[in-house]
Formats: sequence, structure tokens, C-alpha cells
Amino acid sequence: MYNILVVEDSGVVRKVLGKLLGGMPDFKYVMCCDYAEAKAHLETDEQFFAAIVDLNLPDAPSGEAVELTLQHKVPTVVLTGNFDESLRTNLLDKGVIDYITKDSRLAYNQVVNLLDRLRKNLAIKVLVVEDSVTSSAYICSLLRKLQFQVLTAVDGVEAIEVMEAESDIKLMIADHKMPRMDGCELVKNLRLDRRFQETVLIGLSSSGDGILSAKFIKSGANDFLKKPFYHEEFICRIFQNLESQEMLEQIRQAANMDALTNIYNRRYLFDRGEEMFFESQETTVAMMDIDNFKNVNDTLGHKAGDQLLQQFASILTKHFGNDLVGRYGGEEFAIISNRDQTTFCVDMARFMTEVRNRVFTEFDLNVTCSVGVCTTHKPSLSEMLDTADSHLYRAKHSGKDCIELCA
Ligand SMILES: Nc1nc2c(ncn2[C@@H]2O[C@H](COP(=O)(O)OP(=O)(O)OP(=O)(O)O)[C@@H](O)[C@H]2O)c(=O)[nH]1
Repeated sequence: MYNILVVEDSGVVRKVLGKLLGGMPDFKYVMCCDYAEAKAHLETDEQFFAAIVDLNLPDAPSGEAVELTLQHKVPTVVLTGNFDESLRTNLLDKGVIDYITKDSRLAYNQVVNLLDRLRKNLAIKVLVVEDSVTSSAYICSLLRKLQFQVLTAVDGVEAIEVMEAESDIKLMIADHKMPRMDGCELVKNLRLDRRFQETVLIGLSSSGDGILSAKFIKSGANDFLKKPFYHEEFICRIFQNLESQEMLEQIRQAANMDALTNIYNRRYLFDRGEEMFFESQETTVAMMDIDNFKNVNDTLGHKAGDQLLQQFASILTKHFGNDLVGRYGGEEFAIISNRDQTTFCVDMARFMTEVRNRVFTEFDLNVTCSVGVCTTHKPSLSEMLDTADSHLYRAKHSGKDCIELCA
């Protein structure tokens, strides 16, 4: 749980924030109506993930509560009725994360969404690629304030090395002019690599070359920032690009996964399976089917049938986590693998033993499955699936609970 400190004298605003924060499963909050109360909380052992602080409080009329939370190193968002340009700059310079004015109801959602973004950022790695030490330090400090995990590189060549070593970097911010490999070249190289198709790439330059933003985007960057940039512009661009990417991931996830079993669906099996098939001459395809599954539905109901499918899929993933496992349809599953065929078959035998030896669903059911395997390379994946399916059919007709293998 992430603890949020709210320092706000208006009861209405506290109520609105309490309702919004209460609706976020990862947050709990402490409400304070003045400086003294906030000070008392900050001086205990209580840890705060972030603070939402009003500028004008009865016992602290000039932003003293903001100074207080910053002194206690609590990431602070100012929420105020005042909009004053010089005050805003002053607060951002002091280190507040953002300055949000209470000019509409949306401001409250904005502040809570910002805190949720900070929570998500804790798990996100960002690579800053910049040869200027001062500029790199400034960008890194902004990113750390936004709770990201920050890595650095001084040019395109080093950036590629870091990207390869840390495969889970989600965002890269790269300057243009750098020794050895410039920003556009770096972006182009990364986009040629299948592993970095989803990484958010943002170009950066102080150059007066107006066409550079287009060059970056044409090279494959998601966005471009011109130095010097406003603090808010930096935050908006970074967050907006990350959120678009996350939304895309959710859509892709929904399109590729089977909703009941949470393993890949038939469509993804074919899409990714085709790629795997063309990557290797040693593809193995297995089709499997739970024996007498219809009986479970007929005697115990569809809910028990669904539960059995979920538990069966989870054991399958446990044994074949390094292969492509998907639900082919109904109670039929498929596995596509490019690893050594002998170890694959040994794993299949182990899997079938586990299925035989455990009980499923709240009804403690004993279950078996039949498997057809095709290890012979065919002209297409679909022919391999058909062959595995005909072997599955033979396994069913040889009494079930067995593997039929084609050499
Ligand atoms: N609960 C549940 N049942 C499903 C789902 N999809 C398909 N089925 C049922 O799965 C059953 C498949 O039955 P059959 O093809 O006759 O297979 P079986 O009973 O396993 O017989 P054998 O394959 O010969 O061992 C049908 O009753 C379908 O309605 C699902 O998502 N949930």
C-alpha cells in the first residue's frame, strides 16, 4: 500500500480527494487540515509515498507546508487555487513534482492520476542517452523525481549495449548530436531489432535544425523534445507516450489471450507459431485434449468444466513455460516448440504424470489427457498441426491417456 499525505484546509476538497484516493486499491491516505497536523505526522515513523499539499493554510499562508514535505523528502504535488507564474517556477525549482490548479473538478482526478502514474513508474526503467554531463544530470534528476529507475549512456553505441544488457527498458530518451552514433541512427538501429519494437523512444536536441523532429520520427521515434524544455512539457510528453504504449499493450494482450484460461488463444498460436516455424528446422507441435471432458460438464456443470480448463492450462504453462502454449479451442490445447525434441517428449511424459496424479476442481476430480505430437518438419505449420491432430485422434482411439508420436 502506498501512503499519501494530504494537507488541505478545505473540507470539501478533502472529501473529494478522500473519495478518489479511496477508490484506488493501491493507496491509503492521511488527511491533515493544517501545517501543524502535517508536521506531527511527518515527525513520526510513518512513511509517505507522496504528498498533495495546498499552498494557503490557516497556520501556513505562504506555502510553508510545501517546504515541510520537501524537507522530509516526500515527493510533493501542489494543489492550489492560485495560479501565479513566478510562484509556480519557484516551486518547481524547489523540487515539487507538479503544480495543479483547482480550476475545475478535473484537477482532482488529475492529481490522483499523477500519483498513480508515479506508483507505476517505480517499476519502469528509463535509459537517458546524452553526451553532455550537465544535461544528462538534469534529465536524470527529473526522471528520478518522477520515480523512474534511471540508467545512462553517453552515445548511441553504449546505448545499444545497455539496451541489450537490460532487456526490460521501457523508455529511452536520446540526444541527437553524440560521438560514435547520433540519436537518429540509434533509433533506426533499435527499430530494426525485433526486441525493441515496443520501447518508447523520444528524441532530444537543442539544435536549431527545425527538420530534426521529423528526422527522429521518420527514424522510428515516438516523439521529440526540443531543449530547453518546460518541466511540464517534459512530464506531459513522457507520461502521454508511456500511457499510449501501455494502452496498446493492454489491447494486444486482450486480442492475444484466451479470457478463460489466461494462456494464448488460437489466433496468437498461429501468428507467433508461424514465426517460430520459419526460425527453425526443428519445430515440434503437440496437440492435446482432456479425456472425457464432456462428462464433467454434464455431471458437475459448466462452472466445474471451466475450473478444470483453468487448472489444466496452468499446469501446462508450468511444464512448457519456454514454449508457445495456447488454447486451440474447447478442451483442446496446442504447444509449439523449437527446443530439443527429446527433452520436449520427456517433459510431455512428466506433464501427463502430474495430470494423472493430482486432483482437479473443488470436486477432487481425477483427469487424464491424450496427446498427439508431430516432430517431422513439414512444408507449413498448419500441416504440422494437422498431423499432430491426427495423432491425437489415434491416441483417443487407442484408449486415451497416451501419447501418439510421429517420427
Ligand atoms: N465448461 C466448458 N466447456 C466447454 C468449453 N468449450 C467447450 N466445452 C465443452 O467441451 C466438451 C467437449 O466434448 P467432446 O468433444 O465430446 O470431448 P470429450 O468429452 O472430452 O471426449 P473425448 O475427447 O473423446 O475424450 C463439449 O461438451 C463442449 O461443450 C468451455 O469453455 N467451458
